[in-house]
Formats: sequence, C-alpha cells, structure tokens
Amino acid sequence: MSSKVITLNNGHKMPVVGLGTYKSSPGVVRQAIIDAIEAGYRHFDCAWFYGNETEIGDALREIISSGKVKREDLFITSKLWNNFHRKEKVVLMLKETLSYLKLDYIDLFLVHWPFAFKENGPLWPITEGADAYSDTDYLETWEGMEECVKKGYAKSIGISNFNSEQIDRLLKYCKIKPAVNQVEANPNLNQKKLTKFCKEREIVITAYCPLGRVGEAAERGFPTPTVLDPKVAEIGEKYNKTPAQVVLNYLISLGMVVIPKSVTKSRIIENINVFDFQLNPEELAYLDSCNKDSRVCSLDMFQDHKYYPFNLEF
Ligand SMILES: NC(=O)C1=CN([C@@H]2O[C@H](COP(=O)(O)OP(=O)(O)OC[C@H]3O[C@@H](n4cnc5c(N)ncnc54)[C@H](OP(=O)(O)O)[C@@H]3O)[C@@H](O)[C@H]2O)C=CC1
Ligand SMILES: O=C1CO[C@H](CO)[C@@H](O)[C@@H]1O
Repeated sequence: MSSKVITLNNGHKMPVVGLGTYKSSPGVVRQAIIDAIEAGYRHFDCAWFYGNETEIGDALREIISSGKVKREDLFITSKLWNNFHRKEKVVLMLKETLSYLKLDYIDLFLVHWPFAFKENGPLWPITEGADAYSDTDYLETWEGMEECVKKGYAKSIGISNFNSEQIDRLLKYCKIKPAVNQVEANPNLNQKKLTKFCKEREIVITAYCPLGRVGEAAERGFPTPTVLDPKVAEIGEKYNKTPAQVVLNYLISLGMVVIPKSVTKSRIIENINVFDFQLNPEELAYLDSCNKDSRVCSLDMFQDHKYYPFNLEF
C-alpha cells in the first residue's frame, strides 16, 4: 500500500499520509522509519524541536544508500522552532536541521508556531512566561523562510498553528505563498472552517494529532479521542477497518493530509491502509457530530503572547 498524493500550490506533490515523529525516541525512531518505508510511507514529519532528527537522518541515509528508495521519492518536512524567528536565524537553523537529517534539501519547511521566544532563552518557557517571549513578527520570519527556497534548501515553505487572520496578514505580505498550514485536526476538532478558508487560498491543511494523541490522552487529561468511541469501532467493523483507519479516512475525505505518529510496526502499517473504503453519508455525519472544538495542543500557557493563535474561532 502506498499513499495518494496531493498537489501543492507550487505544483509539488505531497503524500496524503505521512509518519509523525514527535516523541518517537531516538532509540526507536530508526526502526519506525524503516518499517514505514516498507509499509509504503514516503512522507515523514519532523521538527528541530523533537530532538530526534539525527537518528531520523541516520535511517534516511541507510535507506537511500541501500538503493531501496531514491531521495526524490521522499517527502521530508521539518519546522523552525520558536526561539529562532529572526530573519537572519532562519537559514542557519534549516542548515542545522539538514545536517542532522543528512540531506541537501527538505521538501517542506514550516514555521512551527506564529509566536516567538527569546533566542537565548528556554525552548519551552512554561515557568518564565512573558519574560521569555520575543515579539519578532512572523512576517520577518517569513522573509527568512523565502530565503530557504531561494537558496534551494527547501522546495516548499509553509506555516503551522496559524489562524485565519495571521494567514491573511501573511498572504498580503509574502512573495512566496505558504503551501501548507499544519494544524491539529481530528473528529473532536474537525477544522472545517479553517480548511475551507485555506482551500480558498490554495493552502493545504495537514492534520496533526489526527488520532487525538490516544496513547497519552487519559493520563494527560486530553479530550477523549474519537478512536476510543465504540460507535467508531462499529463503523470500522463494517469495512473490516480499525477505529484509527476510520478516523484517518474521515480526515482525508475532508481534504487533509494526515501524519499519525507510531513506533509500532503493526500500527504503522494500519495507518497507511486507509484508501480502500469510503464512509457513507450517515457515517460521515456521525463523525461530523463528534466535533467539540477541543484541543490537545492548546498551549494556553502562552495565550498572553501577542501572536498566540487560538483566541479566534479559527
Ligand atoms: N505542528 C505542530 O505543532 C505539531 C505537530 N505534530 C506532528 O503530528 C504528529 C502526530 O501527532 P501526535 O501528537 O504524535 O499524535 P497522534 O494523534 O498521531 O497519536 C500518536 C499516538 O497514537 C498511538 N497510535 C498510533 N497509531 C495508532 C493506532 N492505529 N491505534 C491506536 N493507537 C495508535 C501512538 O502509539 P505508538 O507510537 O506507541 O504506536 C501514539 O501514542 C506528531 O508526531 C508530529 O509529527 C504534533 C503536534 C503538534
Ligand atoms: O510539534 C509539537 C508537538 O507537540 C507539542 C505539544 O505537546 C507542541 O508544542 C509542538 O508544536
């Protein structure tokens, strides 16, 4: 099984299913990437912030040098972390990511969040609060992102966790349009309004936390993931599919790219086998009815930041 692809606003093609890598520990991520390649994945979602790009790079080098897959058949995403939003920092940070990933270019580079933190401050300033914020404007950051394309280090650039106002402000300013907005999306937060808004502007939505981060939801008090809903399991049984496959198929039917994370071989295989069934209108309506606009990644500890994105409806 391999993934379908979607065409971005610059003509580049992006596989509709990718493997998430947040919290895929350095010791296990190599095997997860190898298992994913075997299962048909060609799209990998990475980030400097995840602290595992070196090991992902080792796996990619191994796979490419074995001849199993060519570099040009892969779609690799990474993201610029919040401490490095100054224009001069952006290319330098991408070059650091490229050295970890052992690649000459990535396919997609995203601004991870619209808000910035001080350059020499903590990466995750939950105790320092506003003292650790920087008011570097994401429009300045975007100039650095455009430099990454001009220098050939990124084929496409995009944003993550941007709201509709931030997107329109960026669109008025940019020379290169963002190709993608990566945001949380799952049946609890189906992002229909933001998806429509982005589609009208030729921006593809990538759904992160598509499974509602099910592995840690109960213990961390996240909204109960829809993959645990018995009704979703019942829908899946009809097609001989698991709840995760139903949810991923639903998000893809809404026009999104999905990047489920797993380090478990059977689930890695399961999460890409989502293209051979179609939910009927009643089943789609049930999944629509699960929407509560509730987030796993609200990051509300940063809600007093000038560029915090979730104080708007979408
Ligand atoms: N741009 C941003 O700000 C953000 C981006 N992301 C990206 O999105 C990716 C996905 O989101 P993430 O937060 O990881 O959460 P997900 O919704 O992908 O959930 C991951 C959890 O689900 C489990 N899981 C995976 N497949 C199945 C399955 N078929 N059945 C049951 N459980 C399953 C995994 O367990 P196991 O691994 O043990 O199999 C893991 O515990 C991230 O890894 C990251 O790449 C995420 C958050 C924010
Ligand atoms: O990519 C990410 C993974 O999840 C984190 C929160 O748990 C986010 O802050 C971050 O954007």
